[in-house]
Amino acid sequence: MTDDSPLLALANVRVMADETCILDLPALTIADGESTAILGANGSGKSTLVKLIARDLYPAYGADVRIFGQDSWNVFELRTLLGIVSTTMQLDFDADPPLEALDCVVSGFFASRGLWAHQHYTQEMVDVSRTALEEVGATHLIGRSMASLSTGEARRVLIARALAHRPRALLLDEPCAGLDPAARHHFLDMLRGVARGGTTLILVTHHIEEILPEIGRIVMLQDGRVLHDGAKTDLLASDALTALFGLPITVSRRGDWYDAAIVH
Ligand SMILES: Nc1ncnc2c1ncn2[C@@H]1O[C@H](COP(=O)(O)OP(=O)(O)OP(=O)(O)O)[C@@H](O)[C@H]1O
Repeated sequence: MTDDSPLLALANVRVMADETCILDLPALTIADGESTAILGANGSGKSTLVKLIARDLYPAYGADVRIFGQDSWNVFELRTLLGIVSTTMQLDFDADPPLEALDCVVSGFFASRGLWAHQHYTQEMVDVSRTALEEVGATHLIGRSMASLSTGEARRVLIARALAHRPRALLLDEPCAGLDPAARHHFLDMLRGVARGGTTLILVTHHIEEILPEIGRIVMLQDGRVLHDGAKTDLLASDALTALFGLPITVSRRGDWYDAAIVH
């Protein structure tokens, strides 16, 4: 691995499901430090891309998938390079047996869902986990079970779990799903702090208004393919969004934030 390796480099990626190609990416590269939003309608292939990167599914033969220059890594190596947080993952932490919030973060050091008798955690792991919870404004949740937390609170804990390993980048799949407007506002503010702290963000979403000012690049997915890839200032515009979502969309800008509305 060299320091100038891209965060993500995909080549000849094809993901098949029931003999249909659901993701077809001949080439996609995201540089280190290049915070990017992956934007697409329902069914465009966003979650498939996240699963591919998380190694929850594999591409057809001949593909090359590299994270910071490495094409083969295990979960322990991966989490120091790229922290991944998705809604599907959050559901695992709500399930039985109950899991306390700080234990949830510490258990990330073992890549397990909770702490077990054979896992010997250190005071340093606990301290690092507390610091990560502090960074996302979630120390007050220590002592609570994950299942008792609201969607936004649980998501903060999972981001702390990913950040505890000081990953160079975070991949967030629909991080604001299920959050009310105030929770979303606070959550996006927290993410801005993470980005400003030097962590590159890859934000997977279908909401234009969640695209943080720190994100400069947009990759638009449609039917499993890249429709457009370019600068935010060029692509968060009526033409590109109308083509992406298949109905007339107008875009307005408030400072460094964007909003989209359907033209009735
Ligand atoms: N195991 C599977 N078998 C058949 N089709 C699948 C399978 N997994 C995904 N697909 C299809 O692949 C396409 C892309 O799905 P994906 O979940 O990646 O979309 P998405 O962009 O994340 O959508 P959403 O915004 O609704 O979460 C969809 O048409 C979906 O039905």
